[in-house]
Amino acid sequence: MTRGFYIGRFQPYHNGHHTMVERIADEVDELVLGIGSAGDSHSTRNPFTAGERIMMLTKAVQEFDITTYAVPIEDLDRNSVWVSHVQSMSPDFDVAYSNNPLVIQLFREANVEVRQSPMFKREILEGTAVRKRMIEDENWQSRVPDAVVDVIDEIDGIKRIQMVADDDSNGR
Ligand SMILES: Nc1ncnc2c1ncn2[C@@H]1O[C@H](COP(=O)(O)OP(=O)(O)OP(=O)(O)O)[C@@H](O)[C@H]1O
Ligand SMILES: NC(=O)c1ccc[n+]([C@@H]2O[C@H](COP(=O)(O)O)[C@@H](O)[C@H]2O)c1
Repeated sequence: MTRGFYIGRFQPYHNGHHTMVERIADEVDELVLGIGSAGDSHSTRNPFTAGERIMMLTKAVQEFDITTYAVPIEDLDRNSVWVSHVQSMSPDFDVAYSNNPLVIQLFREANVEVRQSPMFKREILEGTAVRKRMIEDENWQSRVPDAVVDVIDEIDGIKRIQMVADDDSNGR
């Protein structure tokens, strides 16, 4: 039995993440989805709460034949103990998946196996670009799984991101 761990901010969970989970599902029996920066919400860079992101992921990955666990992980001021913090919040895992250089370095220093993947259509499948489209009322729906469109509709997410983007103090 192999269990993987894949962390992201998932603001929102998009088709690049979804393709990555589909590929990971071929390699492991179970997957922990770490919701990074879990305490952040209501800003342009992090508009959605951990709970809202749990809904997006949980509904979207239902189409894959794999057991998943969504685990919120709050940020820490201390990178040196971040891997221990992750491990204290997550079911045990054998391998971490990430394309984020800092995350890769921290896991490797802690002797956790890390696997990287190619970026899928990165020119369109990037959280920042999807959020920009939401703010500017351009088509974003085709860049995320249908289940994510439904969740963003349910939580009135477009109104949220447009309101926080309007206020410069939330512009991080
Ligand atoms: N198109 C993609 N293909 C493969 N992996 C991706 C893709 N987009 C993001 N990832 C990876 O998924 C993980 C989580 O990414 P994250 O939630 O930060 O998304 P992002 O698209 O990079 O968002 P943002 O632009 O908001 O930083 C990271 O390891 C990131 O490199
Ligand atoms: N010190 C820390 O709290 C620390 C260190 C490395 C990564 N992280 C988090 O892990 C997540 C990594 O996800 P991304 O690859 O989407 O950036 C982010 O939420 C990031 O804030 C936190």
